[in-house]
Amino acid sequence: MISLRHVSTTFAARGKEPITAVDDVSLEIPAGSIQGIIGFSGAGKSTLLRNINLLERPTSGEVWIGDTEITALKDEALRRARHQIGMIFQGFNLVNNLTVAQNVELSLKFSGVRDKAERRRRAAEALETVDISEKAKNYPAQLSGGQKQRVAIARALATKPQVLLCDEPTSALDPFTTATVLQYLADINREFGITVVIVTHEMEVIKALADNVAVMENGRVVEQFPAGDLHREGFTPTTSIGRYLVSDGISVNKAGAAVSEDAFDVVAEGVEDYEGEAGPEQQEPGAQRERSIFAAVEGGVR
Ligand SMILES: Nc1ncnc2c1ncn2[C@@H]1O[C@H](COP(=O)(O)OP(=O)(O)OP(=O)(O)O)[C@@H](O)[C@H]1O
Repeated sequence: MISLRHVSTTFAARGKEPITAVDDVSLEIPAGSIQGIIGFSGAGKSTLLRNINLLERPTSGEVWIGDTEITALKDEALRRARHQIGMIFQGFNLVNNLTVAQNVELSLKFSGVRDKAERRRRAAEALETVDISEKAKNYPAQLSGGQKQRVAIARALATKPQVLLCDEPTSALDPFTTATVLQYLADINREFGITVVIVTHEMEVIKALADNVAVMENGRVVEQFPAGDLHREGFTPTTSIGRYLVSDGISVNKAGAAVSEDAFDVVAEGVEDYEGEAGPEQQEPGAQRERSIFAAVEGGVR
């Protein structure tokens, strides 16, 4: 069980009001389940996900994994606990000058596996899980996006985590490759009992994979429902954002007649709220990426 208790995360912004990216979120994620987190850009999804492994330490509130309060741990205890949490990203975050096998071995090295032969064996096993062993000696630049994401999954799995955090894992992939990657995530969840938390803006991804859904808006979880409801005829989310996300999504009226008011209002609100705010990439691209790679290979935060 992952338990988020009154988690808030505020970012200081120079010369501007601080941004509350996550606002008093409480969420219970059953062990072994797949939790989807969905919402518009800027809703706070990534920040909430990064709160779970303290890649972004919450300003307040508690994060529990099983019986351990992660937010109360420090130093070595925190590093050990964080090795139980794997993470994959939209941009894969592989280390470009290492081979596929070395990328996976590196995360094992950071997690404390001292014996080189054991690192090799476990890396090979993890690559086998996602059927990418034949690329072990290749470099990331020689792989397709789907293959890179499979390597990233292998890297996350190699340390045998209890939890796998997925930040928009398929947003950079075409629909066919997306289906393949989602199938691997479903298999991993079933075979190893790993709890999967997946952030996305695509309801299709949630529909295909998740057990439960949390909808975020303005840093808050505004509604939750079992993902199975999405397959029920006549199911209607309670919030306008939820309804928009389960609707057919974007509709562009090329004839110039009225666009769906509801959809327009929700989008307009979103634009108004987030316009002008620099996203993390815009603020410190190098540092942000470096921290993500570090989190992926090391499972730790400096
Ligand atoms: N490191 C940071 N410093 C300052 N502000 C940040 C930082 N990270 C996120 N934010 C701000 O917090 C808010 C939530 O961002 P977050 O990335 O969590 O949203 P999101 O729902 O994941 O969006 P997206 O789908 O675009 O990734 C945004 O307003 C964003 O600009």
